[in-house]
Amino acid sequence: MATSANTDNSVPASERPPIPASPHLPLLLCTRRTRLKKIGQQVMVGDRVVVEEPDWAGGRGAIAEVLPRESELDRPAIANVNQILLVFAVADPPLEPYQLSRFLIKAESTGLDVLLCLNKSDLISQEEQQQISDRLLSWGYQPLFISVQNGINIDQAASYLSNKITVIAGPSGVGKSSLINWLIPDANLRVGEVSGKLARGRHTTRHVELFELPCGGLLADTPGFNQPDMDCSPEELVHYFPEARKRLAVANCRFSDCLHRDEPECAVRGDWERYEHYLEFLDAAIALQTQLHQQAGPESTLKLKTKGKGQSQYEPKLETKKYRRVSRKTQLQDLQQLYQESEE
Ligand SMILES: Nc1nc2c(ncn2[C@@H]2O[C@H](COP(=O)(O)OP(=O)(O)OP(=O)(O)O)[C@@H](O)[C@H]2O)c(=O)[nH]1
Ligand SMILES: [Zn+2]
Repeated sequence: MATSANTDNSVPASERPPIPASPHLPLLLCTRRTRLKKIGQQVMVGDRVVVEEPDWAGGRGAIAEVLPRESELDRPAIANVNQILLVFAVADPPLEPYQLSRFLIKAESTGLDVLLCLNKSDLISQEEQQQISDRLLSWGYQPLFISVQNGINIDQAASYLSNKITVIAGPSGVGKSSLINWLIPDANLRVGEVSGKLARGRHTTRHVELFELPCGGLLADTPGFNQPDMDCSPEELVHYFPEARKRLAVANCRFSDCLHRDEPECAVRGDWERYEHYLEFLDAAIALQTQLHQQAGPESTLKLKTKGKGQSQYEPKLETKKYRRVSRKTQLQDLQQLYQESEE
């Protein structure tokens, strides 16, 4: 995690331990200054923070300030992410268009840049790659064909990630772990980890982990992202399809609240491959909305949360009991556990 450290001027320069050369600063186990707690300032994985009086030798520090976030992902809870890297395989497991579409829409709904790597390209011919490429171009994506096993285009994939914070996602078995191991041969370069216990809070994300890339940048492996659910509102869905965005950039629907199904003079409806996917996801989004309206009231377990860029998303309401402020004793136990883990 990027950490900026203030120099402790109360100690003479000669007695201060040297600040290790960047980028591989050692980990510091940090507490949050009381002032931050009072104003309810949370610290997320990926946050850039000011650490006061770092004790490099003892590996301790206190976070005095959280710098403004460029972005904030909910699931996984990571700040300052720049992009989502979707990894799929062209074969074994086979590339399922509907599943890919689902992941793409979930990724688009974050408002971040979306990269698409298609792994196991060693298993199909150049002609087959071209067919897939043409098809995905019509969806608005330019995939990078890679083979972790044969080292094809991995350097190019790595170059996309340098000096950025990237979240990697994709279905099981496509080669995400293989890719991460290739990109980060030294597993000790792991830079940020939050255990399940400490990561409790607003969501069910069990584990958030940031790896430091040798080329600069951080990579988050995110089991939490790997079963995307359609939790956007019906009105927003269309904006997560590049093909539809393209159409809406040059024409308007007759009705401003058009859901692009059977309304007259709709600019979106038409002969594009994923329009069928759009209709299916729209049904799911409408069903969810209806369910929420029926449950509306104090018993509802979901609420619509507005995020940046005019987007919104359903999320579980905080269960007051479960998420009640933890006691000092529990906090101390959690800290001790984190400390043990960071030493392991
Ligand atoms: N043919 C081929 N096989 C690959 C390639 N990359 C990975 N594999 C194989 O694909 C299988 C799954 O790879 P993993 O890296 O475990 O996939 P994953 O996406 O991390 O899977 P989960 O941990 O289930 O999410 C392994 O048997 C790898 O050896 C590749 O480029 N070509
Ligand atoms: Zn329309």
